[in-house]
Amino acid sequence: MDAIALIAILALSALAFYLHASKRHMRKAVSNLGGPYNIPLLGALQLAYRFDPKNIFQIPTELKNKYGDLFKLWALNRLIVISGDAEFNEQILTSSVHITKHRLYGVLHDWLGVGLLTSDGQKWQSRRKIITPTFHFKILEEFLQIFKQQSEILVECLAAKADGKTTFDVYPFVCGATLDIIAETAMGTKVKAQTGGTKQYIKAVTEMTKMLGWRFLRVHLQSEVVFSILHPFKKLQSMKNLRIMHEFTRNVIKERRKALEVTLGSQNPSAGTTSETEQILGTKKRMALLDVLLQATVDGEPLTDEDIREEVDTFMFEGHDTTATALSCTLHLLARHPRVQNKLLKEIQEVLGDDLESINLMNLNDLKYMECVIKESLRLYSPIPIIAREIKEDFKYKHSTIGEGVLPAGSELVMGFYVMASESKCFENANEFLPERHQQPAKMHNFQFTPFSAGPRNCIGQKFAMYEMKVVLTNIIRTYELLPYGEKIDPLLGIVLRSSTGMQLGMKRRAT
Ligand code: HEM
Repeated sequence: MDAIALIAILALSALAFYLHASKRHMRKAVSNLGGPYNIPLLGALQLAYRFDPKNIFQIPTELKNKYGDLFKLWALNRLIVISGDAEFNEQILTSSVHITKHRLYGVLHDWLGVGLLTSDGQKWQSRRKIITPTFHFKILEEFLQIFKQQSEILVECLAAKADGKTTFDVYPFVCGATLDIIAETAMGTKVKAQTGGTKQYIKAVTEMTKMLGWRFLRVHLQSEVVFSILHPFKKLQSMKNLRIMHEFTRNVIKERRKALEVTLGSQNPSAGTTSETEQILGTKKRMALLDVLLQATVDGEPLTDEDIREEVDTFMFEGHDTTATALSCTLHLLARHPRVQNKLLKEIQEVLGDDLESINLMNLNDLKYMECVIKESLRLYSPIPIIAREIKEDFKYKHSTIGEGVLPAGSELVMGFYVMASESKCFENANEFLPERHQQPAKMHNFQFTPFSAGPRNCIGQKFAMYEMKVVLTNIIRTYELLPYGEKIDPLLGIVLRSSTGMQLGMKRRAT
């Protein structure tokens, strides 16, 4: 027995020594970076396990104050570099080599497959090339009609709460609108999230994003196997939701394929669309993202249904959840800042008058103060608070204070957008909601504030989101006065930013 124990100890020690030694070159490469104390072999595991969805906004700030904008920590034999450094981020984000998403994004694979958000290499490049034209400004112009119609429905839905007394969470209302918008614009399909249709799908999406947000920061639950063993009930629930969501998206694709075949098969497509088909297509001539995917080829081969399904799921998720959070936070902040709200209303009246029909891309571009309001809301409540990459090849950087350095292949990089956007050295009174700060030419590094990320893997839907938010805000602000009711936002990290208190406010119809 003693001999077996001794052999086991020796074997474990040898393994530990091997693992430690195998990372020697990495330790040497990042010796120029500070960071918390790493217990031999364990690293700063105690810290990794302190992170939870709530304190994810405080701990990185504490660490940054202690160790600087760029620091390292080890979790077992994993090297994690955390960056809140604009100069460093610029070099990594603009690189076309270091674009591999971190394994954290793996929790999304069962749902989104390996689509634009999660893929890398050749696959990502060819998908990005196919999809980019579907966000061209000419197409966005056509989407304006849908932004208007859906925001009018949202305004009607909010009427029940707008009695000047009720405190409510605006997020579920806005979320219904953004889901309707992405489904109708990008997929050419009406899901009627705001008016009670497709309830099952919406419930499944809501439960799924909540559950994935919970798993995201629990390192051990990122493995499907461990998650299934430790939380079998949640795994079953998640499988049920996946079935509902995938069935829904497969049906969307099937219907759209059918409709497209009819359109393409008819002699005069613009005149020959049947009213049923037209209903599914949304309008006759719009080339929705889904149409493009259905007709795309890679190396002469059409995309498979599964290829298309992963993009449809990616856009249905990424295209509604982020914007819903951004819009709800903006409304919540406006409710608490009547001065800003009044100034915004004045701008809307001056630029657009009373007629919603007059909205076009040009006059939306003229809503300059609104743009500052949205930016300031994104700064305080960044919908995507962190992003992360895996470093596959040595990454050499030059830094004005740190000097030259290397992030060795095999290391992991986390970029904290949330922490950077609240940096008091760059933003005076950083905790205050001051849209005017975005009117001055920025006195800071361009990469200090990147809510949509930047470089080749930036947000493909950035312009879409800005126009969508402008139309929805215009419609709400000119109909309702927002009132400072309820609790303040208490940020939590889902995959997208959430609040434990919801996004509360009150509303009162404006006198006409
Ligand atoms: C306020 C709203 C939005 C914010 C703040 C936002 C933010 C971001 C950020 C930070 C990324 C980079 C993620 C990473 O590197 O891991 C990203 C990527 C992405 N976003 Fe957005 N997003 C918004 C709206 C949208 C919309 C409306 C769509 C679709 C219509 C969209 C589609 C995507 C996609 C597909 C990617 C992956 C792009 C790629 O890797 O090539 N986003 N977004």
